[in-house]
Amino acid sequence: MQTKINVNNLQLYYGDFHALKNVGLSIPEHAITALIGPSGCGKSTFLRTLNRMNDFINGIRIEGSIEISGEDIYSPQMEVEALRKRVGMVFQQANPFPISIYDNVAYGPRLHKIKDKKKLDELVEQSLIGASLWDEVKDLLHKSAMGLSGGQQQRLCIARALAVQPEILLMDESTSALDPISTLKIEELVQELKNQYTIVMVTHNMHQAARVSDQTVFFLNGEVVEAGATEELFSTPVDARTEQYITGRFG
Ligand SMILES: Nc1ncnc2c1ncn2[C@@H]1O[C@H](COP(=O)(O)OP(=O)(O)OP(=O)(O)O)[C@@H](O)[C@H]1O
Repeated sequence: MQTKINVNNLQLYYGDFHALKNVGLSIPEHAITALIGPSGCGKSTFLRTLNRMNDFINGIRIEGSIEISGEDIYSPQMEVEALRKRVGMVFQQANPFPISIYDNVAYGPRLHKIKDKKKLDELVEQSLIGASLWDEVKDLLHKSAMGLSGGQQQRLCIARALAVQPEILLMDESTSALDPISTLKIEELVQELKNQYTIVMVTHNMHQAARVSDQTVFFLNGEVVEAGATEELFSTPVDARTEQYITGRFG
């Protein structure tokens, strides 16, 4: 598998607090990488470094490098807006805008100056198909997104992310607020999406990581303890702390 994201000696400080320590990782293209670890170990912080969402936080300091397709995303030349278009994000709570389903999906493309109605229609349809939501909403496109169920709203957020045609999709516990059936739907969807996108997901649920991902990264106290093929990490972990965590002995 080709490497999409290369992280080298990454350090992140919130003021004096050293939240990510010497993180080195290689994230493969067209695969699902799951980030696991106990609460507070730095999973979300790390995820947010990949599209520079942490830039908004006061007192933050980042050292080391992150390359996406060989480009250093923290270099002064990097255009952060363009980066966020390439690296989409879906959050824990579905957060549709209180506007129509169509306008939610068209929001990103319009922001990027796509105005042509035919092009927008196409993007909306393709994104909703991509997010496995089209069949359920094709007759409701101009109804409010707030009328959808929680699982549908989360798939709408995925469609919204896909509409700007990203290369990478970051998912921060995107199923943790959903019922088991909606969760399964999103897990199946993510398996399909990896053919086109590189996916990095934070999950609290080890079973989900084992079911869905190709590569798993185990974080503890801001460090990567172990990273490797999911099957191997769960069947023959190398580090005793990984074994303790995946067998439920802490965290
Ligand atoms: N904006 C912030 N300012 C200061 N400290 C922060 C900030 N955000 C996170 N932290 C701290 O950094 C550490 C890592 O937090 P982070 O949210 O990345 O962990 P996590 O593994 O994603 O946890 P969880 O699974 O509970 O979401 C924690 O100690 C947290 O308190």
